[in-house]
Amino acid sequence: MSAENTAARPFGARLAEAVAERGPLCVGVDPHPELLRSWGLPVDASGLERFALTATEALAGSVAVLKPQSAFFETYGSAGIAVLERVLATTRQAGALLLLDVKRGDIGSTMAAYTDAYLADGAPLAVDAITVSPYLGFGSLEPALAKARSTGRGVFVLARTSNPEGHTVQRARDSSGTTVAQSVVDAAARYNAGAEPLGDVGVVVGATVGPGEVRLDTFNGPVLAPGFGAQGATAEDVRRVFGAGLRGLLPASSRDVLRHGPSPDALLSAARRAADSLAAILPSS
Ligand SMILES: O=c1ccn([C@@H]2O[C@H](COP(=O)(O)O)[C@@H](O)[C@H]2O)c(=O)[nH]1
Repeated sequence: MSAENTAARPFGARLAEAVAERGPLCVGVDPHPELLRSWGLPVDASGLERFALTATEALAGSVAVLKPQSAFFETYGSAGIAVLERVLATTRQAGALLLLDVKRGDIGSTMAAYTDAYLADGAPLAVDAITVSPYLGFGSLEPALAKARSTGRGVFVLARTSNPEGHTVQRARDSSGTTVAQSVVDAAARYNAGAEPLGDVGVVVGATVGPGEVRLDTFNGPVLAPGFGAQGATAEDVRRVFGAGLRGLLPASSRDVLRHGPSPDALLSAARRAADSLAAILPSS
């Protein structure tokens, strides 16, 4: 499952396998300063390292996907990026897939450089998948989509985000009445056409959004659903928004698991409770 050695197997296939083995819960590693303080750690690079490695060591052997939030590592400059590299190495060894939440998006030529940073074999920050923003135009993501496909990696395109500020842009409609969010999902679906069991191009749709806002019934890629836990969405909400049988659904929770640290056992128990609440309500997961 290592992000260093993925060339032969498509991301969608590796993800489907990981979820079948470990369940759909994706846990985020978000070293918020408040969480560092609540764990009794200093808010500096040494505290970041203790926090991030404790969480990773506790969780990466159990969850299908671990999602470090790049922003909280970048805060500490090169020392923070060095910690992120250790998180990536530790996660690979423990067998979870790595989704780096980094929300990149730029003109095509710069997007190609981001692609080399995160989706190229041998790059220091190579991961299994990244989050990307389509708001410079879906076509500007082409370098990332092409590299992901050729190296067995994935991308998750922001479609309908979990935050309330996303409504105005993402629910805007074009002349045919299609929302921006739906047009992102439809563009991603075209890249996944014919892929089995899942394509490599995922979308991000928050677990906090209204049911039916985005049609996913014919979408055959992974769907990252942040907002489960600290942002208020429950397992019941996940079912209400996505239904019980959506293939490739990855409900994601960060703070609601991490607040149980620093005990590794308590972190693992919190992740298991979250996973059990989903399993009770999404029987096919
Ligand atoms: O629509 C989105 C896209 C990404 N996120 C990210 O997910 C986590 C959520 O953390 P919680 O502590 O579970 O609220 C965070 O890294 C966000 O940047 C999102 O929330 N919504």
